[in-house]
Amino acid sequence: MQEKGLLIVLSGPSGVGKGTVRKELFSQPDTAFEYSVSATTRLPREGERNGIDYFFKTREEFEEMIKHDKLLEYAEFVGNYYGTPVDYVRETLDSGKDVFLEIEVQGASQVRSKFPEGLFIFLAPPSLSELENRIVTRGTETEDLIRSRMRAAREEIEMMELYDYVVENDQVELASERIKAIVVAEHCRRERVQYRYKKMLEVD
Ligand SMILES: Nc1ncnc2c1ncn2[C@@H]1O[C@H](COP(=O)(O)OP(=O)(O)OP(=O)(O)O)[C@@H](O)[C@H]1O
Ligand SMILES: Nc1nc2c(ncn2[C@@H]2O[C@H](COP(=O)(O)O)[C@@H](O)[C@H]2O)c(=O)[nH]1
Repeated sequence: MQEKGLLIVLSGPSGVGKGTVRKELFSQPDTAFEYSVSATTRLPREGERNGIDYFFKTREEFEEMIKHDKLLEYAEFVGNYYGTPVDYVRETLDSGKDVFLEIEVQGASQVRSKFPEGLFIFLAPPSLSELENRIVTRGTETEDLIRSRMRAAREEIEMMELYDYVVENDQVELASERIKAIVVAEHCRRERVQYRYKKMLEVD
């Protein structure tokens, strides 16, 4: 039987650098995860493409997806819906490939209850002032939205203890290397456990 892939969830406050670190990870030739593109009702930012950065939906379309159980998880974050299309995740895991989700913390805790065997990594900022600096420098949010995202960040950071690992994003390349090392270690650990059980079953 085909071994299932590993579900890797990267979460953390808005502006910490999840997208930047994910792009760094995926730019490397030895990265073998599949990225799950989320659906959202937020408007595209300059340069964002439908189906690549997000599936951009109207509220009505998104609510239809909720109604028809098309989402593994979803959350309302600072006035917009965000969610993970479930079919892609299940089909890709079933084919034996690892899937990478980049989502906020409410969604990550929903995934935890459905996939407790997933690998949950919290990306943390070096400090709150650096977090604010990153959101401001990105230049995509109004002052009001920056305040809302910073308010949400305080609550999100309190949730970090629920994760398997916390990775500080002080430097993008270092954070990406740390995540890669965690995934490799986790594969080794899980395969060894499965191997032990297979051996035990062979003996019995
Ligand atoms: N290690 C880092 N040092 C300095 N700046 C960084 C670092 N990582 C990311 N940034 C910058 O911080 C800003 C926010 O990064 P990014 O958009 O990747 O965050 P995010 O967590 O994906 O945000 P959101 O959750 O809102 O989508 C960007 O301008 C990015 O270039
Ligand atoms: N619960 C989910 N959160 C998601 C998903 N896709 C992205 N996100 C997170 O939303 C915030 C805001 O994103 P932005 O692109 O508007 O800055 C950020 O923390 C994303 O990681 C998802 O499918 N589910």
